[in-house]
Amino acid sequence: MIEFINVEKKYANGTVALQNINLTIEQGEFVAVIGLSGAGKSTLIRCINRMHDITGGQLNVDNVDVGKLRGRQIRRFRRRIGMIFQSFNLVTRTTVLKNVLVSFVPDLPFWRKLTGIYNREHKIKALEALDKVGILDKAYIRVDQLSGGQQQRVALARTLAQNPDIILADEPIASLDPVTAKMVMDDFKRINQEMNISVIMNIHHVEVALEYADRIIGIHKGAVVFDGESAQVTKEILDTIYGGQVEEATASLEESPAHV
Ligand SMILES: Nc1ncnc2c1ncn2[C@@H]1O[C@H](COP(=O)(O)OP(=O)(O)OP(=O)(O)O)[C@@H](O)[C@H]1O
Repeated sequence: MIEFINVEKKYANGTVALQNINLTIEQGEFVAVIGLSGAGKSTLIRCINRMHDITGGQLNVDNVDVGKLRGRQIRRFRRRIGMIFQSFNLVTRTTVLKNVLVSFVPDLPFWRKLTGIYNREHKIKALEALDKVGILDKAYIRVDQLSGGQQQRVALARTLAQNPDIILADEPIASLDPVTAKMVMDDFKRINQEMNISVIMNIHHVEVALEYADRIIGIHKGAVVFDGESAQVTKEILDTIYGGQVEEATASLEESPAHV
């Protein structure tokens, strides 16, 4: 369970990106965070795994005060939280399998870190993760030979291999064409439902958010202005979240250019 209690995030330059955030996200939820550019969506997601430190209030994950974690505790805590980015963050000049195996590096003894030698158990886990996202047959292909959608699936497999409780996804489909985006969203949904992994996703495509997420959190100028089931979201609610610029936000996936 993730709990935001009066959370505030003020950046060093004085920008208040989040204010008065109070949220509880139960294990296994699929949550989409929506709002205008600059609303605070990325900041909200990145506070959960301490990529950003909050400056007020408290953030708990499974009753642990995340702000109190130090050094090795943070690294151990982050092992339970997968992170998916718009830009995939893969090493493109090596194989798919090696990219997934990277997720085991923190578990390796020092000499194995240096030599990059993984044991059989790690390889089996990595191959299983690739199978879960339907790209087992690509295990020995170099990443730069894959499409964007396949690369995002490699990133998803790398995250799954670390056996997370939570996956944070920051604009995971922003660089993908509509058909590929749907396939990747199907992967997220399947992983969420079959493995009970919480998915918290920052997403620009409102229609996709409403179709896939069970719960929508709408952010406007750093504050939560809507929190409810996707089915409850009306045009008026979208107007509130997007400050009247809802047409721009709901422009169909087909029309929106893939910004790679
Ligand atoms: N490192 C930073 N230093 C200072 N201000 C920042 C920093 N990162 C973000 N901000 C500011 O905090 C606010 C929220 O930014 P954030 O990236 O969380 O918004 P967002 O809703 O994810 O936007 P987008 O959809 O464009 O990614 C914005 O005003 C942004 O300019």
